[in-house]
Amino acid sequence: MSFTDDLWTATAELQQQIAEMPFNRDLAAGTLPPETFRGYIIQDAHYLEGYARVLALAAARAPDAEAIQQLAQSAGNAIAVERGLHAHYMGLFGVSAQDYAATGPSQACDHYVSYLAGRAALGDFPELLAAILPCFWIYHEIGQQIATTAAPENPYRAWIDTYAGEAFAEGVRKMLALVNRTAGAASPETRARMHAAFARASWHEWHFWDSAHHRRGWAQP
Ligand SMILES: Cc1ncc(CN)c(N)n1
Repeated sequence: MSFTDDLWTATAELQQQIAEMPFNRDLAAGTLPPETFRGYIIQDAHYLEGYARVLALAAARAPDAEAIQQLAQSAGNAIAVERGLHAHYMGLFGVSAQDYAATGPSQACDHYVSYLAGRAALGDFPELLAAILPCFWIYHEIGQQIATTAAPENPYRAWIDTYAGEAFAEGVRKMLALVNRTAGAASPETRARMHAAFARASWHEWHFWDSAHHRRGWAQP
């Protein structure tokens, strides 16, 4: 069993809860209210900007040229590929550049990006890498699960196809290999911190979807 298999097994209950979330269930059925997806996509664009910055920080801290290249390319892809998807849906749902600029990151979005940036500043490279992984891996798993049931005319087909698709799968495979290589050279203490970071970031994935489903921004006094 690989280290990443261990990470998944250790968080299996949470991963199952994520798969069963109303947001993902309704997206799969094509019944997710457009207003909910609209809010989600705005938050996701904010999130990906932060995530790309964290990937760039991870590239700067990577121990060898291969890892630097992989993480720097992933930072570029997070902007190019996924923001292309956002532009598609923002056009479809009538989100102008002004609407986007006027809607700041939600509490959940800010919390997730701040957590990752905190690991980039205060954690070591293996811990940071484990915190980065759920963003890749969970989306691919969810995308694949939804792709098996979603109808071809599902309005969220472009989202489903992006995350279930081969290009995204290739990025996930590379990230899993890098995490396994890194964990293989790490002490038991470091591997334990990698487990904690993976579990925490997986919770943030759950929280992000939960917040989008309830259309939460920031709690107000
Ligand atoms: C919150 C979140 N997590 C993951 C992904 C997939 N990169 C995403 N677009 N947004």
